[in-house]
Amino acid sequence: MGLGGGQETSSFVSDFLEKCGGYAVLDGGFATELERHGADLNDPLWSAKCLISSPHLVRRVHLDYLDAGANVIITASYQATIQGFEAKGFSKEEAKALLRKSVEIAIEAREIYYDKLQSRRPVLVAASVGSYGAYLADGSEYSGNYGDAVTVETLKDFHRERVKILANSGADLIAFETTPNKIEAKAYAELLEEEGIDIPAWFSFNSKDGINVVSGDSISECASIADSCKQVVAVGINCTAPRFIHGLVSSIRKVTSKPIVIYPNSGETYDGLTKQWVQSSGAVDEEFADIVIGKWREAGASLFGGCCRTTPNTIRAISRVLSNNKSSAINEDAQMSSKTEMKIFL
Ligand code: MET
Ligand SMILES: [Zn+2]
Repeated sequence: MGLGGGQETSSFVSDFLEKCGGYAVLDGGFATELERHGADLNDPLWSAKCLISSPHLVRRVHLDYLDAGANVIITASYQATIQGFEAKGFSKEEAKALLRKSVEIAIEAREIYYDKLQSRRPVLVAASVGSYGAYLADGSEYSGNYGDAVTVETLKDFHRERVKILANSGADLIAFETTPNKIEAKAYAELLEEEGIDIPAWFSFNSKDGINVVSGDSISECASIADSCKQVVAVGINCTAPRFIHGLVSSIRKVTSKPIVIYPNSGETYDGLTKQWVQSSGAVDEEFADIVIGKWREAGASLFGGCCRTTPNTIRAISRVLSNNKSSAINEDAQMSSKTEMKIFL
């Protein structure tokens, strides 16, 4: 879809949200859902490994999220990098083709989904770009600590070619996800500007204290960088425990009027060293969708989904509660069935 036909970047998301009825539903955890389908992602490429070994599974997970009600599906390119594919022995051309393939599969899933339906619910394909730390696969995507040798220039050089390819792949927008620090946000903003990228983007950050992004940089400063970049159409938080979301949305709202995108993880913590998800101490089961419509919407968020360890059930519940809420008060049945389907740790 992109910005063809002279559409202004500034109205891209507001037009989309209007078509969706005011609020949009994103997909849920992608890589962790591939794992639930049996994929072994213990690999530096993580979910991008499936672009090589099992594209049918990538398509399956996209379709599952579309069936669950997603208005935005995010591609399997989170940890797909030219550098990462080259390290596996692929040529540069093959690496670029794999990046394009991540978008092609998502577009194909949307076509399959549309073919099944009478009406065409709005669905955008967001090309995922994970951080430099995600490529390093050493836990720094959750510490944001790249060391002094890594500068904005280093990060721009690292991301440049991938971003250019994804921008010309047919995707509707670029999702810069799990951004752990300020310098990477700055690198993305400069890159979009320098390269004249003409599809919109969202910047999404992760936090482990509800106050700052994971590096300790302030969420306000990070969100302000996103706010100043004209290609950025939404700002938000992903892969962060649900209990931190409300405060972060409030902080973001103070520095930008752009739409806010929220897709927390299940509330468990990822241990980068053991590569395991660990349940947080003192965690309680709660009902995710209630929180979405209650606190987060009031605080100003308008796009909602899930990140790691959330599933199509999470998205089905969010979708049901939001659509009930669009027309009338939340109906009790939806609340009850959401409760039984959700398992989120607060
Ligand atoms: C570590 S966050 C991962 C985000 C990515 N879109 C996924 O769900 O796999
Ligand atoms: Zn995640």
